[in-house]
This record gives sequence, C-alpha cells and structure tokens, in this order.
Amino acid sequence: MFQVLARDPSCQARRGLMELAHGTVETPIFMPVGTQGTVKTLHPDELELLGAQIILGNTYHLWLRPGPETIKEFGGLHKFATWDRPMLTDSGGFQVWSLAKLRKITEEGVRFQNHLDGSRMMLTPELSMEIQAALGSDIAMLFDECPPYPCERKYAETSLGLTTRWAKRCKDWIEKNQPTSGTGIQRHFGIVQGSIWADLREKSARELVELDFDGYAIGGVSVGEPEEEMMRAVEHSVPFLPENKPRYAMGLGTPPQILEMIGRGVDMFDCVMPTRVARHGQAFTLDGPIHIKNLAFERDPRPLCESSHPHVARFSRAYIRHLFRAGEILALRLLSFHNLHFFLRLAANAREAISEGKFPEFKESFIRRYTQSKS
Ligand SMILES: CNc1nc2cc3c(=O)[nH]c(N)nc3c(CCc3ccccc3)c2[nH]1
Repeated sequence: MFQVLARDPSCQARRGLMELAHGTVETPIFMPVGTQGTVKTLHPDELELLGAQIILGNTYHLWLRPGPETIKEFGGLHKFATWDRPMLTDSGGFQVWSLAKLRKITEEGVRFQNHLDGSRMMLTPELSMEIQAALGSDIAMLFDECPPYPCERKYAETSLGLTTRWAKRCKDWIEKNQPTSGTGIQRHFGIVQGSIWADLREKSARELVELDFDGYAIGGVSVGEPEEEMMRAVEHSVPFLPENKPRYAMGLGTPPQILEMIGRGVDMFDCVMPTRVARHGQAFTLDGPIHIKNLAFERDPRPLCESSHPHVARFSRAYIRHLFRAGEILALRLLSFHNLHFFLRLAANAREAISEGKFPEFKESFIRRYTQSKS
C-alpha cells in the first residue's frame, strides 16, 4: 500500500507512493478538505486542474446530511460527488467535539446533540466504521477521542486508553465486516494521542502499532496549542511509528509548519486554512500571505503570485480586489483555487527537493523568503 521511493540524507523527509482503491497518491501530499463532499466553491474538474490527488470528507457532516442511506444508494461518496480519485474520511469524533452541543463521552461512544436539528445522537467506533464503509472512502480514520488543549495529564492518559480500546473495537469490526472485493479495499489509519506528554505519545503509538493498521495519524494537534508543542507532539510520536507506513499530521498547518513536519518524517497534511482564509480575502504568496482587500492592491496589475496557476494568473490583483469588495462569488473561487494550488505546489516542490537530496536547503530558502517582511 505504501512504498518509500527516496529519503533525504540529512533529515527524516521521505518521498513515497500510496496505492489506494481509486488511484495512486504521491507523498508528501497536501489534502484539500471537502467537508460536505465538495471542496468549497470548486468543481471537481478544477481540483483535477489543480493536481489534487486526494481530498477529505467528513463522516460527521455526511452522516447528519444527506445521511449514509442516500450516499449508499448512489454507490458511495465518489459517485455521489463525481470525484473518481482517492478520498480520506475522518471518523467523526473530532467533529462531534468541535461542533455538536451537550457531548457526553462514555466507554460505548459519544452521545451528542445534532448541531442541525438538535436531535440526540450517539456515535460509536462500530457506527463510524459502518458509515465510512458506506461512504466508500479509500482511507478511513479510526474512531478516537481528541483531548482538549490544555488538559490534565490524567485526562490525556485516560483518554488515550479509550482511543486504544476504541481502535481495537474498530479492528474487530473491520475483520468481521470488511468486504475484500467490490468497492475496493478501504484502508484504516490509527490516530496517536497523548496530548503534550512524550511518554503518553509513545504509549499511544506503541499500542496502535501493536494492533497493526495501514497508516498512522498524529492526532490531538492543531487544537490551539503553541507551535512548539505541536512540533514536539510529532517528534515524540514519529520514532514509534513504522518506517514503511504513511504518517498523517491532522489539521496542519501553515506552509512553514508543513515543511518543518516533512523534515520530521510526516507524509500527509490536511488543512481547511487555504479555502477558509480565501473566503476572507487572504491569498498565499511566496513572500507571505496578502489581504486582497488592502488599498495597496487597488491598481496592482500583477497576478496574486508569480507562481499562480494560469487559471488565476490571468487576473490582476486589482481585478480580484474589485470582485472581492463587490461581493462577487468569483473572487472566492479564484482565491480558493489559488490558495489550494499554492499548497499543492509546495508539496510537489518538497517531493522534488527530497528526490534531489536537497530538502533542508529547499525548506530554509522557502521559509526565509516567506517570512521576511515584504519590501
Ligand atoms: C484543525 N485542527 C485539527 N486537529 C485535529 C485533530 C484530530 C484528531 O485528533 N482526531 C481526528 N479524528 N481528527 C482530527 C482533526 C480533523 C481532521 C480532518 C478534518 C476534515 C476531514 C478529515 C480530517 C483535526 N483537525
């Protein structure tokens, strides 16, 4: 399922290939988030134009609406959304924690109030696996508990025990129900927890590796902790994960953070930021982010960035600023397309640098230019 093609000689960065039911994915990879079965404001053809190899869907959102029956009737999420490349779905626990009201965690699962109609619902490891199987994603995340930040050590320790017991229940469900044919093999990734404590991160990683999954995510990060805590959580988890399996840092991060993580041996990234900040007028450039509403761009004839995709580079900053201030929907689409392209190019350039054994130099020069205050 995963093979390492090249390793940078002077850091932990590696280049790899993931063989999935709906195609091959090169790593390191950035994965656009398509919460409701669409990457906001963009058409699947545009995602292909961008070179998106895999997109993310949300079990929690799709379970509540339109519901697994509808999606099953259309042959799964790929057919429903007409996206024929790989998809990864989260298990729903994190979304219950961050979206639903009146959440109650028990050994059985998570009881909560549906944020759409207030009805009381229950999500369990087995149900999460069942929904993700109905969605037909290429990679399903195991049902975990993402502890809040900050939290007491005792809470983190108890919580990681629950995540491991839930991982075992997911594994039992998979062994009992996973069809080995039909919609193609669905892979499953365990999620390492343990909050900010190194020994808990090691404990969680060892317990999940013991259960043996197709890949491993580093969870409990990008939940409001300082950047150095995020880096340490990755550093304390990666050494206990197998070399020959993909590693996914959940919810991360800014361009510099992604490059720092790649240097520490992480292969997969997701972040709502590129499309979310696009809707607030922020565009990523090699010289750092810009806010298109800024008066400075009123007559700026340049494209958003020298490395913009032709699909967007044909428009001046002045024109996009005008559209944005006029509330034109095209502005959101152009900024979303541009930002996703920026992140996808960053991953592609990282892959090249790793193959050339020059990742540290690539990382340093990108971060230097990106963070220097623009002239
Ligand atoms: C923004 N920061 C962020 N930190 C996260 C931590 C966890 C975590 O510890 N456990 C799980 N299961 N998911 C997490 C997510 C959601 C990532 C996602 C979103 C959309 C689609 C697919 C995947 C996180 N996102």
